Amino acid sequence: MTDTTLPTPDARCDTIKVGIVSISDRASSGTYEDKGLPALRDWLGHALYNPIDYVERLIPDEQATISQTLIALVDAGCNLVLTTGGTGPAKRDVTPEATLAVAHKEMPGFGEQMRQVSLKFVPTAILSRQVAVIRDECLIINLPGQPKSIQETLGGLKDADGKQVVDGVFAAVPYCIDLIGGPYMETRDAFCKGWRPKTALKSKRI
Ligand SMILES: Nc1ncnc2c1ncn2[C@@H]1O[C@H](COP(=O)(O)OP(=O)(O)OP(=O)(O)O)[C@@H](O)[C@H]1O
Ligand SMILES: Nc1nc2c(c(=O)[nH]1)N[C@H]1C(S)=C(S)[C@@H](COP(=O)(O)O)O[C@H]1N2
Repeated sequence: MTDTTLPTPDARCDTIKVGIVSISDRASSGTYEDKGLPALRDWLGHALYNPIDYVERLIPDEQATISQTLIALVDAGCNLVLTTGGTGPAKRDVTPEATLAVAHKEMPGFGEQMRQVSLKFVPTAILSRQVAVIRDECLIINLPGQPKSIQETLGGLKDADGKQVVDGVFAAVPYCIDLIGGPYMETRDAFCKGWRPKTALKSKRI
Protein backbone atom coordinates (compact mmCIF):
# COMPACT_ATOMS: atom_id res chain seq x y z
CA MET A 1 0.00 0.00 0.00
CA THR A 2 1.21 3.52 -0.77
CA ASP A 3 0.03 6.98 0.20
CA THR A 4 -1.84 7.25 -3.13
CA THR A 5 -4.39 4.67 -1.90
CA LEU A 6 -5.24 6.62 1.25
CA PRO A 7 -8.85 7.64 1.90
CA THR A 8 -9.61 11.38 1.85
CA PRO A 9 -9.52 13.04 5.28
CA ASP A 10 -12.74 14.66 6.56
CA ALA A 11 -12.28 18.44 6.72
CA ARG A 12 -14.90 18.68 9.49
CA CYS A 13 -12.45 16.96 11.85
CA ASP A 14 -9.73 18.78 13.78
CA THR A 15 -6.34 18.72 12.07
CA ILE A 16 -3.90 16.77 14.20
CA LYS A 17 -0.15 17.40 14.21
CA VAL A 18 1.70 14.08 14.41
CA GLY A 19 5.44 13.51 14.73
CA ILE A 20 6.77 10.34 13.10
CA VAL A 21 10.35 9.32 13.80
CA SER A 22 12.22 6.46 12.17
CA ILE A 23 15.25 5.48 14.23
CA SER A 24 17.70 3.32 12.31
CA ASP A 25 21.46 3.54 11.77
CA ARG A 26 21.23 1.87 8.38
CA ALA A 27 18.12 3.61 7.01
CA SER A 28 19.37 7.04 8.14
CA SER A 29 22.76 6.46 6.49
CA GLY A 30 21.19 5.22 3.25
CA THR A 31 22.36 1.60 3.58
CA TYR A 32 18.75 0.58 3.06
CA GLU A 33 15.62 2.45 2.16
CA ASP A 34 13.58 3.66 5.11
CA LYS A 35 10.26 1.86 5.24
CA GLY A 36 9.31 3.11 8.71
CA LEU A 37 8.02 6.59 7.82
CA PRO A 38 5.93 5.43 4.82
CA ALA A 39 4.42 2.60 6.92
CA LEU A 40 3.49 5.03 9.70
CA ARG A 41 1.89 7.50 7.25
CA ASP A 42 0.04 4.70 5.55
CA TRP A 43 -1.35 3.24 8.75
CA LEU A 44 -2.42 6.59 10.25
CA GLY A 45 -3.94 7.75 6.96
CA HIS A 46 -6.18 4.70 6.95
CA ALA A 47 -7.01 4.86 10.67
CA LEU A 48 -8.07 8.51 11.05
CA TYR A 49 -10.69 10.79 9.49
CA ASN A 50 -8.68 13.78 10.77
CA PRO A 51 -6.44 15.68 8.37
CA ILE A 52 -2.88 14.99 9.57
CA ASP A 53 -0.05 17.51 9.59
CA TYR A 54 3.11 15.36 9.75
CA VAL A 55 6.49 16.33 11.14
CA GLU A 56 8.93 13.63 10.01
CA ARG A 57 12.45 12.68 11.13
CA LEU A 58 14.81 9.88 10.05
CA ILE A 59 17.65 9.65 12.58
CA PRO A 60 20.38 7.24 13.79
CA ASP A 61 20.29 5.27 17.06
CA GLU A 62 21.91 8.04 19.13
CA GLN A 63 20.33 8.66 22.52
CA ALA A 64 20.92 12.43 22.66
CA THR A 65 19.67 12.91 19.08
CA ILE A 66 16.52 10.92 19.82
CA SER A 67 15.71 12.90 22.98
CA GLN A 68 16.39 16.24 21.25
CA THR A 69 14.18 15.20 18.33
CA LEU A 70 11.30 14.24 20.64
CA ILE A 71 11.53 17.53 22.53
CA ALA A 72 11.59 19.49 19.25
CA LEU A 73 8.49 17.68 17.93
CA VAL A 74 6.56 18.33 21.14
CA ASP A 75 7.64 21.99 21.11
CA ALA A 76 6.48 22.19 17.47
CA GLY A 77 2.94 21.33 18.66
CA CYS A 78 2.66 17.60 18.00
CA ASN A 79 -0.01 15.91 20.16
CA LEU A 80 1.10 12.43 19.10
CA VAL A 81 4.60 11.18 18.28
CA LEU A 82 5.23 7.65 17.04
CA THR A 83 8.79 6.32 16.88
CA THR A 84 9.87 3.13 15.15
CA GLY A 85 13.10 1.24 15.84
CA GLY A 86 15.76 0.90 18.49
CA THR A 87 13.64 -0.79 21.16
CA GLY A 88 15.53 -4.09 21.38
CA PRO A 89 18.37 -5.31 23.60
CA ALA A 90 21.28 -4.59 21.22
CA LYS A 91 24.00 -2.14 22.24
CA ARG A 92 22.80 0.58 19.84
CA ASP A 93 19.09 0.19 20.83
CA VAL A 94 18.45 3.20 23.09
CA THR A 95 15.02 4.53 22.04
CA PRO A 96 13.29 3.65 25.36
CA GLU A 97 16.03 5.37 27.40
CA ALA A 98 15.86 8.46 25.17
CA THR A 99 12.07 8.53 25.48
CA LEU A 100 11.98 8.09 29.25
CA ALA A 101 14.54 10.88 29.57
CA VAL A 102 12.02 13.41 28.17
CA ALA A 103 8.94 12.02 29.98
CA HIS A 104 6.69 14.00 32.26
CA LYS A 105 4.58 10.86 32.86
CA GLU A 106 5.07 7.20 32.00
CA MET A 107 2.18 5.27 30.39
CA PRO A 108 3.21 1.64 31.05
CA GLY A 109 -0.06 0.13 29.73
CA PHE A 110 0.95 0.84 26.13
CA GLY A 111 4.22 -1.12 26.31
CA GLU A 112 2.55 -3.96 28.18
CA GLN A 113 -0.29 -4.18 25.66
CA MET A 114 2.05 -3.97 22.64
CA ARG A 115 4.18 -6.87 23.87
CA GLN A 116 1.01 -8.92 24.52
CA VAL A 117 -0.31 -8.19 21.01
CA SER A 118 3.07 -8.77 19.38
CA LEU A 119 3.37 -12.23 20.94
CA LYS A 120 0.44 -13.22 18.70
CA PHE A 121 2.72 -12.48 15.72
CA VAL A 122 6.32 -13.22 16.75
CA PRO A 123 7.91 -15.10 19.67
CA THR A 124 10.61 -12.41 19.83
CA ALA A 125 8.04 -9.79 20.94
CA ILE A 126 9.46 -10.10 24.45
CA LEU A 127 12.69 -8.51 23.18
CA SER A 128 11.08 -5.11 22.59
CA ARG A 129 11.50 -2.70 25.53
CA GLN A 130 9.12 -0.16 23.93
CA VAL A 131 7.59 2.50 26.22
CA ALA A 132 5.02 5.27 25.98
CA VAL A 133 5.15 8.60 27.81
CA ILE A 134 3.41 11.95 28.09
CA ARG A 135 5.38 15.14 27.59
CA ASP A 136 3.32 18.34 27.87
CA GLU A 137 0.22 17.78 25.67
CA CYS A 138 1.83 15.00 23.63
CA LEU A 139 1.66 11.21 23.79
CA ILE A 140 4.90 9.58 22.60
CA ILE A 141 4.79 5.86 21.74
CA ASN A 142 7.73 3.64 20.74
CA LEU A 143 7.12 0.92 18.13
CA PRO A 144 9.59 -1.80 17.10
CA GLY A 145 11.75 -1.34 13.98
CA GLN A 146 10.36 -4.06 11.73
CA PRO A 147 8.00 -2.10 9.44
CA LYS A 148 5.30 -4.80 9.74
CA SER A 149 5.25 -4.33 13.53
CA ILE A 150 3.65 -0.89 13.03
CA GLN A 151 0.41 -2.44 11.81
CA GLU A 152 0.67 -5.29 14.31
CA THR A 153 1.11 -3.16 17.42
CA LEU A 154 -1.20 -0.28 16.46
CA GLY A 155 -3.97 -2.34 14.86
CA GLY A 156 -3.78 -5.68 16.68
CA LEU A 157 -5.02 -8.97 15.26
CA LYS A 158 -8.11 -9.62 13.14
CA ASP A 159 -9.46 -13.01 12.05
CA ALA A 160 -10.11 -14.04 8.43
CA ASP A 161 -13.57 -12.38 8.57
CA GLY A 162 -12.06 -9.08 9.72
CA LYS A 163 -13.31 -9.50 13.30
CA GLN A 164 -10.98 -7.95 15.88
CA VAL A 165 -9.41 -10.77 17.92
CA VAL A 166 -6.89 -8.73 19.94
CA ASP A 167 -6.95 -4.93 20.20
CA GLY A 168 -3.91 -2.95 19.13
CA VAL A 169 -2.89 0.01 21.25
CA PHE A 170 -4.21 2.68 18.89
CA ALA A 171 -7.74 1.99 20.18
CA ALA A 172 -6.75 3.82 23.37
CA VAL A 173 -4.96 6.75 21.71
CA PRO A 174 -7.91 9.11 20.91
CA TYR A 175 -9.22 9.14 24.49
CA CYS A 176 -5.70 9.52 25.86
CA ILE A 177 -5.21 12.57 23.60
CA ASP A 178 -8.56 13.98 24.86
CA LEU A 179 -7.37 13.63 28.44
CA ILE A 180 -4.12 15.51 27.84
CA GLY A 181 -5.90 18.39 26.09
CA GLY A 182 -5.25 17.53 22.44
CA PRO A 183 -7.57 17.62 19.40
CA TYR A 184 -10.54 15.25 19.00
CA MET A 185 -9.40 12.25 16.97
CA GLU A 186 -11.95 10.23 14.97
CA THR A 187 -11.09 6.71 13.84
CA ARG A 188 -12.35 4.86 10.76
CA ASP A 189 -13.90 2.06 12.76
CA ALA A 190 -13.77 -0.59 10.02
CA PHE A 191 -9.98 -0.17 10.01
CA CYS A 192 -9.31 0.57 13.68
CA LYS A 193 -11.99 1.26 16.26
CA GLY A 194 -11.02 3.83 18.87
CA TRP A 195 -12.61 3.56 22.30
CA ARG A 196 -13.99 6.30 24.54
CA PRO A 197 -16.47 6.24 27.42
CA LYS A 198 -19.94 7.42 26.26
CA THR A 199 -19.58 10.67 28.21
CA ALA A 200 -16.50 11.59 26.13
CA LEU A 201 -18.12 11.05 22.69
CA LYS A 202 -18.56 14.25 20.62
CA SER A 203 -18.22 13.50 16.91
CA LYS A 204 -17.35 16.49 14.74
CA ARG A 205 -18.62 14.66 11.63
CA ILE A 206 -22.35 14.75 12.45
N1 LIG B 1 13.59 2.07 9.05
C1 LIG B 1 13.59 0.84 8.51
N2 LIG B 1 13.30 0.66 7.21
C2 LIG B 1 13.29 -0.57 6.65
N3 LIG B 1 13.54 -1.69 7.35
C3 LIG B 1 13.84 -1.58 8.65
C4 LIG B 1 13.90 -0.31 9.29
N4 LIG B 1 14.22 -0.49 10.58
C5 LIG B 1 14.36 -1.81 10.72
N5 LIG B 1 14.15 -2.47 9.58
C6 LIG B 1 14.22 -3.92 9.35
O1 LIG B 1 13.93 -4.57 10.57
C7 LIG B 1 15.06 -5.31 11.04
C8 LIG B 1 15.17 -5.21 12.53
O2 LIG B 1 15.19 -3.85 12.90
P1 LIG B 1 16.23 -3.25 13.98
O3 LIG B 1 15.67 -1.96 14.50
O4 LIG B 1 16.54 -4.31 15.00
O5 LIG B 1 17.46 -2.93 13.08
P2 LIG B 1 18.92 -2.86 13.60
O6 LIG B 1 19.50 -4.22 13.48
O7 LIG B 1 18.96 -2.19 14.94
O8 LIG B 1 19.63 -1.94 12.52
P3 LIG B 1 19.37 -0.43 12.06
O9 LIG B 1 19.29 0.45 13.26
O10 LIG B 1 20.55 -0.13 11.22
O11 LIG B 1 18.09 -0.45 11.25
C9 LIG B 1 16.25 -4.71 10.27
O12 LIG B 1 17.29 -5.63 10.14
C10 LIG B 1 15.60 -4.35 8.95
O13 LIG B 1 15.49 -5.47 8.11
N1 LIG C 1 4.68 -6.83 16.48
C1 LIG C 1 5.98 -7.08 16.41
N2 LIG C 1 6.74 -6.89 17.48
C2 LIG C 1 8.06 -7.12 17.43
C3 LIG C 1 8.67 -7.59 16.25
C4 LIG C 1 7.84 -7.80 15.12
O1 LIG C 1 8.26 -8.20 14.01
N3 LIG C 1 6.49 -7.53 15.23
N4 LIG C 1 10.01 -7.83 16.25
C5 LIG C 1 10.62 -8.17 17.55
C6 LIG C 1 12.09 -8.18 17.50
S1 LIG C 1 12.79 -9.39 16.50
C7 LIG C 1 12.89 -7.36 18.25
S2 LIG C 1 14.55 -7.55 18.32
C8 LIG C 1 12.28 -6.30 19.08
C9 LIG C 1 13.02 -4.98 19.06
O2 LIG C 1 13.06 -4.46 17.75
P1 LIG C 1 13.72 -3.05 17.40
O3 LIG C 1 15.08 -3.02 18.03
O4 LIG C 1 13.76 -3.05 15.90
O5 LIG C 1 12.85 -1.95 17.92
O6 LIG C 1 10.92 -6.06 18.70
C10 LIG C 1 10.16 -7.26 18.67
N5 LIG C 1 8.78 -6.92 18.56
